[in-house]
Amino acid sequence: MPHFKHKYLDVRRLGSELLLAGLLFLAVFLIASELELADQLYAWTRHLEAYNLDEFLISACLVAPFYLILFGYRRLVEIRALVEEANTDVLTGILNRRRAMDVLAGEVRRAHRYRRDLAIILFDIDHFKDINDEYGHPVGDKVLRQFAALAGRRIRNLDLLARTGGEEFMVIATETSGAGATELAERLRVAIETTGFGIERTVTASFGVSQLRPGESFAALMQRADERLYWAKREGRNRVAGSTL
Ligand SMILES: Nc1nc2c(ncn2[C@@H]2O[C@H](COP(=O)(O)OP(=O)(O)OP(=O)(O)O)[C@@H](O)[C@H]2O)c(=O)[nH]1
Repeated sequence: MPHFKHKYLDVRRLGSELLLAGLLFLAVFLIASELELADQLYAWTRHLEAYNLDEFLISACLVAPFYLILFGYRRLVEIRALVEEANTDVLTGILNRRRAMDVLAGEVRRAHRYRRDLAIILFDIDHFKDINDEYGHPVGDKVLRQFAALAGRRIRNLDLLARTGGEEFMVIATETSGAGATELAERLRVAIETTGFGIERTVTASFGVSQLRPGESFAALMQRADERLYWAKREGRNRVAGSTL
């Protein structure tokens, strides 16, 4: 049987839950039949008519399925909120590293399977420690939030932005070549350099870009972008180490 697994709906799991419910129902049904529970219940309730026991039982039977549906729906909403929370970076509201790695692993598989371009950009705010030291942590946090919002506005809808570390971010650029991602990185670099972040100093960032090679693993793709990012840092920061390097 094909195993259809949606983000929130696992069909195999649902099947096993239904099977369990069915078996439980069968067991209770057989016991109830054997003990003639309906007759016994009827005989018992005849003694208690003054207490509206029939109505009580009928109401309970009517309410139970609706309540179960409501209960299930509320759990589903809660689970969705928890999944969302587990995937989101609290400070900036963009995807966190955990989710970004999941998405990237999936995109790498897809790119290999359909022979599509895939590139990533790793970027890191320059001398961020100095910003924290000079203006304090709350201002540093504000810069990080503004930085994430700025980058988010500059990428395509289909690209994905994540915060992968303290002051390190990543763009997963699907259907994009290394040259295209290098151009995007350069545009981001200029946008950051020319944006005021509400502090005296100019905020800049360094970038490392890599394009997926045939048969390459997700880890190798990340490592190449990381090495290029550190090359950009070593060479003086506020620069892009493109994927042709
Ligand atoms: N305000 C704030 N600071 C953070 C957060 N996460 C990490 N940092 C700070 O980011 C700074 C990173 O410093 P470094 O790794 O030395 O890097 P850098 O100063 O940016 O220097 P280069 O990357 O080499 O240009 C540290 O001071 C961390 O405390 C955060 O969520 N909020």
